Amino acid sequence: MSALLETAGLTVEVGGVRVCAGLELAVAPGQCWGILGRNGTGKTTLLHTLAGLRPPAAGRIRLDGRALPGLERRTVARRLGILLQDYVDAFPSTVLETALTGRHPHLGPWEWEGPADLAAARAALGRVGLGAFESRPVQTLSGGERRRLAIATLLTQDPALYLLDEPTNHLDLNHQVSVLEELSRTLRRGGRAALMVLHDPNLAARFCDRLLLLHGEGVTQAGPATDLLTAANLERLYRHPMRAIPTPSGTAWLPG
Ligand SMILES: Nc1ncnc2c1ncn2[C@@H]1O[C@H](COP(=O)(O)OP(=O)(O)OP(=O)(O)O)[C@@H](O)[C@H]1O
Repeated sequence: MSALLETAGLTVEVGGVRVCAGLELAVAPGQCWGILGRNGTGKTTLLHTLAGLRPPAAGRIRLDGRALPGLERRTVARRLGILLQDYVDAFPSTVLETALTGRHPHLGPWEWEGPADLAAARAALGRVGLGAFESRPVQTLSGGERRRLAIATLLTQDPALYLLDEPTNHLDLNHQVSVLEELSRTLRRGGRAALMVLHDPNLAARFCDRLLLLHGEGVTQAGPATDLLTAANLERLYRHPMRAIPTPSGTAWLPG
């Protein structure tokens, strides 16, 4: 199956930090990629580059086989959605109005949201446990509720490619798992893929079938999660000893 997103010879740099060098990545429908690395190795910068929000230092990015820089942003937004690390709400709006903004790439220039858009937004809010919150002003939400609203907005957008910057930020354990399960269910509906920045190798082991490890200074490893999730790789990645604990559902990783 052809890739949704491909990079060829991709080099990304920011403020003197080399994030990756000559990266060759092919993200196929159905795949869930985890991006792991220490603070400051450039995970957010890489995600923004893959979304076309900043230019790479070198190399090419193709979305649906077409060069990303040449595509109209509306076309990109119909196929690619990004969950940013943090949100600042400049204008007062309700939870439902915020979720509905996910439909904007799918509407014509003078078109208003219709019943199908409303239904999509309400369904997405229900999927993240915010079904009863639709009239609430966003400014009154807790950090975890705001995070789930951002994820509901992305589910409402319903892109083919999900770029997720620390989707579990602000979420309690229950919601970390339930939100990642919702995203996995979405990927299983077909034609969709995700790349998500995570700080927990256990969540990566549970939800990602592919990993991209950013070791710093442009050094990366990419491949099947089962191959890359080893104590040696994680210790190199985090510069910290790791303990592998066998459990009935697989290996659990603890800092040593
Ligand atoms: N505009 C900028 N100017 C200079 N340096 C920058 C700029 N933006 C980011 N950086 C630096 O580039 C590096 C990569 O930043 P980035 O936010 O991509 O890292 P990250 O891996 O996502 O980090 P974290 O895990 O802490 O979220 C950091 O050292 C950061 O301080």
